[in-house]
Amino acid sequence: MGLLSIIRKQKLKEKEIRVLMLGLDNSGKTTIVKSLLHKDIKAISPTMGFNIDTVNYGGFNINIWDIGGQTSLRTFWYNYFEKTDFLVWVIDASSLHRLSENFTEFEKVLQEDRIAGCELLILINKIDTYNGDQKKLKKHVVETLQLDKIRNHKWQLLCCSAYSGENLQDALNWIVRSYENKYYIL
Ligand SMILES: Nc1nc2c(ncn2[C@@H]2O[C@H](COP(=O)(O)OP(=O)(O)OP(=O)(O)O)[C@@H](O)[C@H]2O)c(=O)[nH]1
Ligand SMILES: [Mg+2]
Repeated sequence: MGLLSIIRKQKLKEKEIRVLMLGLDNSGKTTIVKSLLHKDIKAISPTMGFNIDTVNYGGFNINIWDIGGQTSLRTFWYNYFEKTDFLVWVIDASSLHRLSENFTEFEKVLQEDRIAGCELLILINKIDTYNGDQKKLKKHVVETLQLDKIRNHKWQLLCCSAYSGENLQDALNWIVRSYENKYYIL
């Protein structure tokens, strides 16, 4: 068995997936994680540092690193890239005027060498507040974040709501399926 096959086999055996959750302040990162854990989501304050939570899904421990998104905290994001399997980028569907700010920060993060091997999940959260056409919204996000130009990462874009739980399971499912596909040995 070659070295690559051994690493792949080991990764699947460990059943640990590391997810880094980033995005602008107030986008709903912490609320999404707490909602996945069926915890109280009524009184969540802005994250001043970071939280680590583990969600069990599909036989995997998904370790989610949720980092505060306020402007003054964004330089700290760069301390958390090591060993990341997935980057989840959260956008607020009720603050679409901040999409260009999203692009500026997202583009900077994508330039990081340490996330070279990681896959991207972009979540348009708070979709419960959005009354427009979701297809058009997704197209707008793809264009503004220039997702079609991404060549070196596999990516997925989903609308979700931490409040209603809409698409949160699909997000976990995509993560686990992508992880298995990546490390599956024929
Ligand atoms: N309507 C609606 N509001 C949401 C949803 N998710 C989060 N919120 C609200 O958005 C606000 C910000 O949520 P947080 O989870 O603190 O956001 P965050 O991205 O962790 O913010 P930082 O920690 O500052 O980076 C809170 O008032 C939440 O109740 C959602 O799906 N729908
Ligand atoms: Mg937070």
